[in-house]
Parts: sequence; C-alpha cells; structure tokens
Amino acid sequence: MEQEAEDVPVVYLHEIKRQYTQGTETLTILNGAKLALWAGQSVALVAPSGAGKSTLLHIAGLLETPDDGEVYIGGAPTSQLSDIERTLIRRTDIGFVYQSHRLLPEFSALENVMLPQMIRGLKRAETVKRATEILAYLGLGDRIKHRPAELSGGEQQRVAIARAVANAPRVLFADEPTGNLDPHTADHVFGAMMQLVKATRVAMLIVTHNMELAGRMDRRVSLEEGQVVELD
Ligand SMILES: Nc1ncnc2c1ncn2[C@@H]1O[C@H](COP(=O)(O)OP(=O)(O)OP(=O)(O)O)[C@@H](O)[C@H]1O
Repeated sequence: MEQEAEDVPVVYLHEIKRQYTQGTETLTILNGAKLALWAGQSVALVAPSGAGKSTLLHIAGLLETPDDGEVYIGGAPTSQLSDIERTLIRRTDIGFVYQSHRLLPEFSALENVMLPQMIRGLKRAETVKRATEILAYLGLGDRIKHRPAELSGGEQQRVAIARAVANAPRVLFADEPTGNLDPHTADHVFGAMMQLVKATRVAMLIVTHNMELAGRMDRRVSLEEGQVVELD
C-alpha cells in the first residue's frame, strides 16, 4: 500500500441517491447519504432490516452505481470511470467479506487467498509468500492446506478475511461477517478484523446487528430516511 496523505478520506460518499422502481412505485432507499471512511478507522453500520445497508455497501464498493451523487476513492471521483477502470479499483483498493464465506470449495485455504493476487497478475511465488503470511497472521498457519469443508466456521471466515485483504486494499467492507458464528467464534473473528485495521491502516465499514461488537469499533453510524447519521 502506498503511503498517502491521510487528510483525504479513503472513501467519501457525497449526496448518494438510490431508488428502486417496482411497477408503478418508486422506493427511495438512499436520499443524499454522506459518509467518510478514514484509514485505520473501523465504522459500524447499524440499521434496521431494509434501511439500505447492503445498498450503501455495494455503492461504496463500486459494485452498484448510484442514481445521483459521487463516490470518491482516495479523493478521486469514480462516476465517470469505465467498467474496466472500476473493476481495477475494486481489485486493488477494495475488499469484501460477506456473512457466508463464499470460498471456493475445491481449493485450499492458501489457494483461496492466492487467487485475488493471481488475478491481479502477481507472480506465483510472491502470492504464496503473501498468502502464507496473512493466514499465519490470522492464526491459520497450520491450516493452509485445508479445504473450506475441513475448516471450522470461524476458520473459514478468517480465510475469507485473508482473501479480502490479500491485495492490501485501502478499504474493507464487511456485511455481517460474524452473523453465522457462535458468540465466542464471532468474538475471535471480530478481534482479528480490529487488529487488521490497526496493523494495516485499512479503512473498515462493517454492517452488524451486534451492538456489543459495534461498541468496540471506532465509530457507529446508522441510516435514517436514506441518510447516514452518526450514533455517537
Ligand atoms: N434490486 C432491487 N429492486 C427493488 N428493491 C430493492 C432491490 N434491492 C434492494 N431493494 C429494496 O431496498 C431496500 C434496502 O435493501 P438493502 O438490502 O440495502 O437493506 P439492508 O438494510 O441491507 O437490509 P437487511 O438488514 O435486511 O439485509 C429494501 O427494502 C429492499 O427491498
């Protein structure tokens, strides 16, 4: 990761608007949402079902385009970029972790973590080295040859986190990453994510319904009537 001025947010959502049209009805989900995500800061997004959390994550992660407003990554606007340019930014700057791990079942933990780096065109030896290091950092040094089915739920989720940070992204988005885990395992996985934020200075936005975990993050925000509100 290149060192850059930290007076610019890693991600800045400016006046984001998103509507869905269903038949004759128009649903306004985001209505001028603004949010800045900073390097080295973890932010919990806590809001009721249907409030637009996943929509916000997908727009901020350049998976969806807003109807209006601008997504800035590292200070640069993204709305005029081509699909290829957006894909490249997603590969290098953005990581995603979902509620279910979505690992490839026929590949080992190591190979799953190597894949995003290989897609990016890094040399195999380099990807093996980096993937091994990240897995060891997340406490999986003795599990790298295991396939997902041979790992526990918490281990699978840590592999998914390793895969998401394999390319040293500037921002990590996680949609209920511990939602499928028992409280003890959730605590462990969550702890690993918090460590990563401080160790790598990645910016992190985590959707969670768990107020205890949200309370351990740097900042808490919600969505009300399509706008982001600070909870602290
Ligand atoms: N493709 C779509 N077409 C129409 N409506 C949609 C579409 N995607 C989402 N919605 C609606 O937009 C609203 C927000 O959805 P979103 O998935 O962002 O909510 P959420 O806050 O993540 O909810 P949850 O906590 O239940 O996952 C919902 O009411 C949903 O029905």
